[in-house]
Amino acid sequence: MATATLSATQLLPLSLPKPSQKPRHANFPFQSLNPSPRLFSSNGFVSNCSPIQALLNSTPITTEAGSEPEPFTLRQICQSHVPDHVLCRMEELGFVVPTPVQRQALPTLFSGRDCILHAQTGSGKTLTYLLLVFSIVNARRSAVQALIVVPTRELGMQVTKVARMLATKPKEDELEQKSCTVMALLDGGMLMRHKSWLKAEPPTIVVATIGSLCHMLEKHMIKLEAMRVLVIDEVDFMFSSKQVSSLRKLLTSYSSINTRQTVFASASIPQHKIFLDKCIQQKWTKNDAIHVHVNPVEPMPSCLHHRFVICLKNRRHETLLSLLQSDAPQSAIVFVGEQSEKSKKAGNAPSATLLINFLKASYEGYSDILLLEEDMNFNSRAASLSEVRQGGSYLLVSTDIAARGLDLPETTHIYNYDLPRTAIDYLHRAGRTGRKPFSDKKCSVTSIIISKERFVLEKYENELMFNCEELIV
Ligand SMILES: Nc1ncnc2c1ncn2[C@@H]1O[C@H](COP(=O)(O)OP(=O)(O)OP(=O)(O)O)[C@@H](O)[C@H]1O
Repeated sequence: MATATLSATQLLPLSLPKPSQKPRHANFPFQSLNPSPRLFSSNGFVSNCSPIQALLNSTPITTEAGSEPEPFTLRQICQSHVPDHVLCRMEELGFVVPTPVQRQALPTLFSGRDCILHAQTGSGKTLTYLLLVFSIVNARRSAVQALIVVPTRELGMQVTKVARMLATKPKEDELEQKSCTVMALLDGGMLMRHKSWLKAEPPTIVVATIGSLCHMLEKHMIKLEAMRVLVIDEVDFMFSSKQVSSLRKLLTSYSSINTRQTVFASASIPQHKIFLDKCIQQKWTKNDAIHVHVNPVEPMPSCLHHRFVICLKNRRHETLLSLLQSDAPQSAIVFVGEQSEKSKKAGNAPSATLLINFLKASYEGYSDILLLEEDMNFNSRAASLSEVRQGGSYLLVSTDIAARGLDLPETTHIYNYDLPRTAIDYLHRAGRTGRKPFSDKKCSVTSIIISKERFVLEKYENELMFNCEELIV
């Protein structure tokens, strides 16, 4: 069976360098295994969209004699694939220079290969797969042609927003040709309204949680026969969730690899070689599926400063308060563990609620301290997030519901009020900061632990290859 991976993970020694020992060839796998994309044409760089693009286009590209120039803007990588109005919107939104995952994966994706996109949190995987989607769908065709499956309603709303922003056409262009429509088919959404929409005119792109999607499939309200691209975001999380059987059904029964291109994305894909083999064996992907692994020796962004504080179990509230007072972060997320069933049954208040009450009473750094947790209804969840997105300054207290995929780029500080359960959970929580791809501004991740938990944190340090500094508060 021919499997391929754009990574050198399996060649690495067991004791991998920690980020402080800067890897000598962080991008080596890409350079060696993925030949430079050759998407240039003699008139290929002409754009009339944005001043920044015009400036970049006018910059002469110096290359060694005889060699082809490396594309250095997203437009150059995408222009023979993605419609011009999408590229213009992309540039208006500030996406001009490709991030490493975009530079590395887009040529492979445009070549039609199924792909496992494996790159750090905040590295720009969403734009990567959306550009593929826009390169494939045809707005004139009235059928669902792209499906993006996400684990939570919150992430779904975020992806839908970016897709809609990219799809928007100037009014005068819309008269000539309509834009792609994007439907958010998410848990807690108004499925009745969606049913009428699907009946009247199917959207081009659907962003869905697996529960809502399967409901629509079972009721024969949505048809996937015309689907040409399927993206499963946060794939490792999806495969470890309760909905795995529905996901398998989607990959094999509701659609076929022969008619679609399949993309799996995540910042963490444990045992990725086995996963890739399984994808091929199970016919979730075609035989030549590829694993694009960006910067495998550094699983977390290098701009993160990891710290920990040891305190007594009954002093966590006060310890967090002292940290907030000394850091005075503009925008921060405090992660708390989910309440156990036992504690719920005993009628205890969730620790997130107790913490919020404490902070509201004793910390004056924020006008709004917001809560996000599973047990809140969807409207309150949406209200918390929209407040966070609007305000320049926020303190969000959340369970792991905010740990996957959520993009709040202004967040500079993460606090683990409770230690995450696994190294992967640590990686995703930490990845809610350091989300500005071209900024190396330091952001911090601070874990509040009791002395017994130090060895757990050490285990995460080894697994994820980072160093944690002890703080004395
Ligand atoms: N080419 C680009 N130039 C500038 N900013 C970008 C570019 N691509 C993406 N971004 C920004 O980077 C941030 C992170 O992108 P995105 O949400 O896609 O990360 P991700 O890789 O999906 O992370 P996660 O694994 O945490 O979900 C977003 O705020 C996005 O707008």
